[in-house]
Amino acid sequence: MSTSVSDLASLAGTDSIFKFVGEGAANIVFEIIQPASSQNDILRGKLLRVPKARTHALNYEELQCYWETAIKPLFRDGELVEQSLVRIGAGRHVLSDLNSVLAEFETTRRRDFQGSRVDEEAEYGMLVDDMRKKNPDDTVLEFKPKWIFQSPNAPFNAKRCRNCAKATLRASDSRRSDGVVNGGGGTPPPSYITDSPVLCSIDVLESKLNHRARDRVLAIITENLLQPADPRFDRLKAWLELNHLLPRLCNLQRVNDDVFAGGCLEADPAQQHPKLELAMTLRDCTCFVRIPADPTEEVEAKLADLDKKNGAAKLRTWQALERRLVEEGFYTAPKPREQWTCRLERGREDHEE
Ligand SMILES: O=P(O)(O)O[C@@H]1[C@@H](OP(=O)(O)O)[C@H](OP(=O)(O)O)[C@H](O)[C@H](OP(=O)(O)O)[C@H]1OP(=O)(O)O
Ligand SMILES: Nc1ncnc2c1ncn2[C@@H]1O[C@H](COP(=O)(O)OP(=O)(O)OP(=O)(O)O)[C@@H](O)[C@H]1O
Repeated sequence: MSTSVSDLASLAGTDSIFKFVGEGAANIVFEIIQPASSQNDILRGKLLRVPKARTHALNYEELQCYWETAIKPLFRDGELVEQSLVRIGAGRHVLSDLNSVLAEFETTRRRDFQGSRVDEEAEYGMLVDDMRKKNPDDTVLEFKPKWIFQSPNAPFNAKRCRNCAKATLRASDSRRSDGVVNGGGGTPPPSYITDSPVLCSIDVLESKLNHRARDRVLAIITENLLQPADPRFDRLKAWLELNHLLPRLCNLQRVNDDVFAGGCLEADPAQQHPKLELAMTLRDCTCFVRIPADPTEEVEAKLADLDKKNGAAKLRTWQALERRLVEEGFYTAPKPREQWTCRLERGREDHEE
């Protein structure tokens, strides 16, 4: 692990302000806005990422060590959002300030994240490259290139990739709980996700060569916000066609699972499974794509959130989910009310290119 660790204790007594940027299940990201009079260079172009309290995630020292030794060597320079540890615990004032910021806009947070707080016992945070817009006219996209390579546990006659199968399962569960709450009738709640388009792995995999697959990926990652007439649309299209990052990630997701041992379903919970942990880490990252407003500047794409998975704590959950996908037929059986069909189910109809 890198030896010199910076310290946010220097922010004490300055008029620095923390601004909420985003959150996931295990981490929260803030911008530190420093007064012009006391700018700290280590924070330039960086955001502060901190752990949430009471998650099953590993501590930041372990995450950073893993990222440096197991993840970084798998990628080329510039393909990852850089991250470094920063000491944050001293005096605890930073952490309690962050929690005050969260408390201020509790109701606007994602419903299942409300009430979660920054871990006030944390000793370290991370400084990560700020992947937001550099200029107001830049466009930044964020998506999770999950399971680009099919699950090794999917049956040979699967009609859905892991992403489409999982989305179908979620929709089915949501419908079932809607049935319990509303007696099966009424307007679906806003969280009801049936029929929402899914980033289908097969489309991602084929978006380099196949224009229809590419168009579907574009529609999803831009959330239909970029129109084909927009010059940024073409630049993104060219990136999808030419990038090496997603194919590299796909290959890493493929080669790092215990494929020959039968994926997570065959893993013994009494043993350690470093390869499976690596594969699951690579399957749950975020891709940021920044399209600069200036057409002479290149599209920049980087992967973030490559945190080591806690296999010991999560293996049974992974297995339970995979078992449901297989045994309840989410990979294989068409569900009548789903509008969204996986590329596997539709077949390779658009292989004409
Ligand atoms: O199980 P999945 O495929 O739903 O992935 C989980 C993610 O759900 P998603 O489908 O991306 O919305 C989930 O994302 P959200 O919190 O739902 O945004 C987490 O990334 C979770 O990882 P961890 O528990 O924080 O280590 C992810 O769990 P892992 O399976 O990667 O451990
Ligand atoms: N480097 C970055 N630049 C800009 N925004 C970021 C950056 N890192 C994270 N974010 C924002 O913060 C959100 C949460 O961050 P992060 O992915 O680290 O949380 P997480 O708990 O690891 O998520 P997950 O539940 O998906 O594992 C992201 O979805 C994104 O909107």
